[in-house]
Amino acid sequence: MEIIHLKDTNLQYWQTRSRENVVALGFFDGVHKGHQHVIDTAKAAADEKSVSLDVMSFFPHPKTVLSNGKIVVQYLMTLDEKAKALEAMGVDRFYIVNFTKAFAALPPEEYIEEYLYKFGTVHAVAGFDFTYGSKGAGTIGTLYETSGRRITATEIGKVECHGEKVSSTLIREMILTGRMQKVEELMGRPFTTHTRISNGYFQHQPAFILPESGYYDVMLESRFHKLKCTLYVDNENNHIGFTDKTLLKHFNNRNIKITWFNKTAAFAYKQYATV
Ligand SMILES: Cc1cc2nc3c(=O)[nH]c(=O)nc-3n(C[C@H](O)[C@H](O)[C@H](O)COP(=O)(O)O)c2cc1C
Ligand SMILES: Nc1ncnc2c1ncn2[C@@H]1O[C@H](COP(=O)(O)OP(=O)(O)OP(=O)(O)O)[C@@H](O)[C@H]1O
Repeated sequence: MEIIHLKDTNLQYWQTRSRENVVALGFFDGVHKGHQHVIDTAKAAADEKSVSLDVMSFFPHPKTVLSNGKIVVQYLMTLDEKAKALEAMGVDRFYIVNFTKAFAALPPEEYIEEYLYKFGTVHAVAGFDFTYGSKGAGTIGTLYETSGRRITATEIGKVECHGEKVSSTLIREMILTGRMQKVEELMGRPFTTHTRISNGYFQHQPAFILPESGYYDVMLESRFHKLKCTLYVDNENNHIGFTDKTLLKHFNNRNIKITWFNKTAAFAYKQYATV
C-alpha cells in the first residue's frame, strides 16, 4: 500500500499519477466496525470494477482545525497503525489530506473535481453522516449529481451496537471510562497502544488516548518478549507503570505494544505516589 500525504503544493503532481479507483471517504480513527463496513463495501466495488481501492482521509482532525485547536481530539491510533489496518483490508493507496480551514471551506463541487475526479475516482463510498465542503453541504447521497454524474456513490447505513451508532467518539468515551470489553466489541478487536519504555518509564504521547485511571490486564509485546501482566494507569498524569517492577527488565528501552483487556480495579494513587 502506498501512503500519500496531500497538500496544496503536491496536488497536481498526484493528480497526474492517479489511476481509476473506488474510494472510501472519512477520518477513520480506530478503524472500527462502522469503518470496516465502509471499507469492505468499497473493496467489493473495486474488485468488481477491477480498479484500485483507495482511502482518502485527513489530518489533523477536522474538529481540532475548525475549533482553532480548542477541541483536542485524543487519537485512538497513530497514522502508522491506521495505515497497517487499512493495508490488511486490501487498500492500495492511502491518501492523507492536510486538513486546513481552506480545504474544509471548498465548495462541494470543487472538492469533488480536485480531489476525486482528477484523482481517477469512478465510485465513492462513505457513511450516511459523512459531509464535505463548506457548511458540510455535500453528502454521499448528493455526490453523483454534484459530480455531474461522473462518479457513482454508495451510502452506508448506520452500523449500530446495542442501538447506538458505532463511532470513534463513542469508543473514546468507553476508553475513558475503562470499559475495554465494550471497546473491543465496537472495534472488532482489542484496543492497543504503541509506546516506548525509556530508562524505566513508559513514554506515552498525550496526543493518543489512555484508558481511565486504574489497573488493567494487558498483553505486552516487544520484539523479543510477549507476556500477560498488570499495568496501572494514572490518566491525569499521563502515566503508565508496572505493578510488578521485576518485569521492567524485559521491556526497558524497547518499543512496545500494549493490548488492553479488563480493568480490574480503581487506581490507588497514594500507593504509587512515592515510587
Ligand atoms: C473532504 C472533506 C471532509 C470533511 N470531513 C469533516 C469531518 O470529518 N468532520 C467535520 O467536522 N468536518 C469535516 N469537513 C468540514 C465540513 O464539511 C465543513 O466545512 C465544516 O463543518 C465547517 O462548516 P462551515 O463552512 O459552516 O464553517 C470536511 C470537509 C471536506 C471538504
Ligand atoms: N456507525 C457507522 N455506520 C456507518 N458508517 C459509518 C459509521 N461510523 C463511521 N461511518 C463512516 O465511516 C467514514 C469515516 O467515519 P469518521 O471517522 O468520519 O466517523 P466516526 O467514526 O463517526 O467519527 P466521529 O465520532 O469522530 O464522528 C465516514 O464515511 C462515516 O460516515
